[in-house]
Amino acid sequence: MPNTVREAGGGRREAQRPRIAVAAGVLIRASGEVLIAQRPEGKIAAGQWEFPGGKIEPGESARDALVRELHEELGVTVREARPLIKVVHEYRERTVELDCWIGTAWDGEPQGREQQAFAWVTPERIEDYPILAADGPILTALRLPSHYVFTPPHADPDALIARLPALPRGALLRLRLPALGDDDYAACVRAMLAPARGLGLRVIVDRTPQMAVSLGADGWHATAAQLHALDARPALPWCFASAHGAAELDRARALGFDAAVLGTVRPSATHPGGAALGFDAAARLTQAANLPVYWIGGLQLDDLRDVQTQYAQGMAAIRAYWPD
Ligand SMILES: Nc1nc2c([nH]c(=O)n2[C@@H]2O[C@H](COP(=O)(O)OP(=O)(O)OP(=O)(O)O)[C@@H](O)[C@H]2O)c(=O)[nH]1
Ligand SMILES: [Mg+2]
Repeated sequence: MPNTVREAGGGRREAQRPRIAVAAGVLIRASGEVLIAQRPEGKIAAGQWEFPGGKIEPGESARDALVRELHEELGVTVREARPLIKVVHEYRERTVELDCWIGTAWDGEPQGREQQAFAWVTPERIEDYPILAADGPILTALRLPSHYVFTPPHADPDALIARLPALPRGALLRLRLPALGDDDYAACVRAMLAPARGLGLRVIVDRTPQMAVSLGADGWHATAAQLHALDARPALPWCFASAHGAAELDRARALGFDAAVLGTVRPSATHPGGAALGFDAAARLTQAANLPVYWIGGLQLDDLRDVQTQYAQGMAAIRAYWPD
């Protein structure tokens, strides 16, 4: 069915746009390449690239729609999949709600059953293909790891360097170290960059974006207060922000931050007895955020699977990554 609406007087009110619920699947190979497909002639946005999938039928779950669509479009049967991210995007003619999953195991070799072209590409190279405008947060999610490691507040920098090999490969590493003066903090960042990068870790700096830029860090982490005070996203490869609720998640997205860290999900040793969001509220906020969201607060490594089932990007923590 064509997704067009009749328009009165040139403007298109949001209420007039049809909302389309879509399940999209990112099949990922062990090598890290993902499958993208070109939309065939005759469909809306023909010629553009996308993750295979299609409209969720009334009464159908997103996962069932995903399995059905990938079978119809590619001839594969998805066996293992987990939620990745939900994205709402307003095109001129329609509002699309993408329920995006990542598929890690499937039966059959993908074939273009609708005569569509497809390609296996690394997430870093997807922009070589004109991909649908709604998919930006999906690409960010695919380029980010599941683990965001925060340093303990009073850690000794040399001791931290010695323990880097025990961290999950590819993790983000936020250097907090609030007890250090700026010069000592900068020295610690400089000492950390090469060993961390050698292990595939990305070094994320606190304090100011200027400091992160001048130290050549991989990114900057904003506190919620800094987030409110900013008027533009700093020019760094990665920008993250702490968020406690919907207003801060909205702000992070509006500024073009890559991801937010939402908490406190459970009471933790850092915030004992503090008001915790709980999993249900954290899940609601995450699924409406339109950007990748890490959860923080009282989480252990074996919570990761449950956290990701709620569409979180992954977890952030101190103690879970630096056991005594
Ligand atoms: N599958 C898929 N759809 C996407 C992505 N991003 C995005 O904006 N969309 C939009 O979501 C909608 C998906 O609808 P579709 O045309 O694929 O639906 P379908 O497979 O059921 O097709 P049909 O209704 O022609 O049989 C389109 O409006 C498309 O532009 C994406 O990455 N994958
Ligand atoms: Mg489709």
